[in-house]
Amino acid sequence: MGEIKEVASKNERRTPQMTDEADENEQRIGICVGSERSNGLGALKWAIDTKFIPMQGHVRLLHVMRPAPSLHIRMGSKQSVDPVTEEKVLKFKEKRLETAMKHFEEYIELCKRNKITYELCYTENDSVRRELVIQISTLKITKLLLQKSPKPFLKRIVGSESISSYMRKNTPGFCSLVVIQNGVPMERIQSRRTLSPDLTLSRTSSDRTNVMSFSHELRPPIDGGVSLRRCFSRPNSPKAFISRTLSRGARDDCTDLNTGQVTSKTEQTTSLALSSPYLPPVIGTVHADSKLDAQRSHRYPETSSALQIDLLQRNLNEAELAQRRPYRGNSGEITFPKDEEIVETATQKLAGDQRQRDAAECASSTSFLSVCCHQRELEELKAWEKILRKRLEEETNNRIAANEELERERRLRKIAEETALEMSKAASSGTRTDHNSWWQYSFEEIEKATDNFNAMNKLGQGTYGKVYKGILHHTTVAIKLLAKERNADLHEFQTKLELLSRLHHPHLVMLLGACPDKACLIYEYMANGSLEEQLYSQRGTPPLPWFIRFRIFLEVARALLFLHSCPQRIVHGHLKLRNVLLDRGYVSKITDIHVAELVHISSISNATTATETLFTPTSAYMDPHYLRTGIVTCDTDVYSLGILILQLLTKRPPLGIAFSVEEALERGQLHEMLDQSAGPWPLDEAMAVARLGLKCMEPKPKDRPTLETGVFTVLESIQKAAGSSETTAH
Ligand SMILES: Nc1ncnc2c1ncn2[C@@H]1O[C@H](COP(=O)(O)OP(=O)(O)OP(=O)(O)O)[C@@H](O)[C@H]1O
Repeated sequence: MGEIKEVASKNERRTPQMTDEADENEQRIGICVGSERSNGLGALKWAIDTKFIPMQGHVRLLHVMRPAPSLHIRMGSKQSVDPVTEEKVLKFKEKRLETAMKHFEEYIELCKRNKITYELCYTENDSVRRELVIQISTLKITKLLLQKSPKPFLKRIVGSESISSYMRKNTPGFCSLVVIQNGVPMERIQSRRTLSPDLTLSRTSSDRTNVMSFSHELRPPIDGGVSLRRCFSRPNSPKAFISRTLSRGARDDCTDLNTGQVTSKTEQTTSLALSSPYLPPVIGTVHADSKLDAQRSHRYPETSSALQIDLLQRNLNEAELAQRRPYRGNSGEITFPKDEEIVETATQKLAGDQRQRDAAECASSTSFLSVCCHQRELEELKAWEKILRKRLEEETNNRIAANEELERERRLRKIAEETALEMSKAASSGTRTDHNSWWQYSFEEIEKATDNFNAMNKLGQGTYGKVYKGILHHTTVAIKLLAKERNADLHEFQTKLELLSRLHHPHLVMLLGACPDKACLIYEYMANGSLEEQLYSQRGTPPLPWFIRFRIFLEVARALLFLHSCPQRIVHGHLKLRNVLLDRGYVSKITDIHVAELVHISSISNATTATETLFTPTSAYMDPHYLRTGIVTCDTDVYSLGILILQLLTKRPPLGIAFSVEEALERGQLHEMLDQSAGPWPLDEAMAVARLGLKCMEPKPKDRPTLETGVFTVLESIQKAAGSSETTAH
């Protein structure tokens, strides 16, 4: 330890501060300590062996490490993120120091053995070679020993410049460079010119450097007694940096971390830069005792992209090299750049760098803005996505609803098709006869149509059978089920059906079809029943007005005319109030022609004879001529029409009606006999009709008016007159 103390006593006089005040002629030897332990040890051994370093001499061991990798913020600017505590920073620093110290261990041992004092200079810089040049200037090294190591394979392939060749070119003129290879000096480059060490090469803003200077001590560093000085310099602006480096140099940026004391006389700005590829940079100003620097020392924007920083650094290297190159003046002589020129060039260059940095920051800001824009776009996209999802949902619901509707329609269509098929089957089951005039139905179909002859569907009962309401082919029909005894001769029945089915007239109830086997006749349905029901209000309907009755006179006469005009000269023979039916619009139609059609027209005397078995006239309506002769003629229908007319006028039974009306007319008291429920009759027309009716009822057919000219024409004229009366009445 005594030896150490002795060394220390000498070394105490050789603190870095003291070196500045030392004699300029003093030789200051520096040895480059490479990243490999042995890389530089050979140079130290050679220097000791050859007394290049004199006994009890002093040597500066220079070791440059690359700084910890940093993360460059690629978006946003001037972001302050500080998740790393100071404690972590200190730990990190200690670890790095430990690593650095290990490099020096063998060198220290060697120095100690040979009683050589030493000074450990540990710095960090991305560019080792550049930092070496800076250190030469800073520490005013006059002799630098550099051990040339075999070039790594990759570097040989790539052909990159070695540190030794770089140092050959860039070592300041006041420093002699000794390159040691294989334990012997390969070459020795003498100092070429003298430059102010402060101005040879200065640390620039682009240098990401950490400088730690260890002065040699009495105690070895492993004892923890090393006075550690470290500086992390961050210039605030190019100009500020230049002025600082020019006036004070890097030595001003030192502080004693062991004691926390600032060893610099003037200012100390210590920044720790700890960064990792996965962490944002942490830049914390530890100490600043100068007001000026306190103002200057703000967070240094580390916002440039890595690429831009690299570019800056390369450009700056070139600029700095250019500063130190001699140039040829106008007169042709070679001159070295003056300090002012160098400063000016550096200032300009750094100003340019600042512009580039600003541009980089701007780009970063743009990136930040771009990120903001992207965020906005993202939000908009999310909003759109929300809207689109909602629309999609709505459309899906609509589609589901549409599908359900479609399915419902499909079901309905299927039902309709099935119904249509059934109808078609039903229609095809009713077959037309050879003459294609009427539809023949099975009894099952008739049963089904009438709900098995349900009493609810019964419309009435006549002389020859019951009438039911039924539905065939979706059409309401009236089905007359004849009495069986009347159905003896089927063939004759069918023949007559054929005849009836061909009778089509607006005032004849249409025969639609039949079931001959069961003697069923199918007629069109007459909604308002018979005239008798209407006249006596048997259905609860209001009484028929007089003008409808006038119309019915004409309609019935017209239907009789049609029948009488047929080639077969059909006589109804059974005309009465119950055989005249009214449809929904109170249009009258004659029915029950089956009796009449059974009457064959005699070709001999234009007379109609009735078969007794089939023709059973109602006595009250019966033509006296028929009763007397048994011969049915068209006059028989005229007689019946006469009774029907008088009945509709007076609402009286047929028996004795002719006498009553005749008497009333003679007394001029017809109005007393008229049905008052029919409204205010046009008396003249009513009397004319009454007279016509009486004429139709003449006992002798020859006294009766002809249907066409004597009845129909008169009725027509009366109808017209009554029409005007009807208008007046309403
Ligand atoms: N096509 C039809 N539409 C509506 N109802 C009818 C139809 N045919 C007959 N009817 C009703 O059935 C009843 C009986 O009629 P049907 O023809 O069998 O006997 P009628 O004519 O009244 O008496 P008769 O058989 O003695 O002439 C009628 O009074 C009428 O109310």
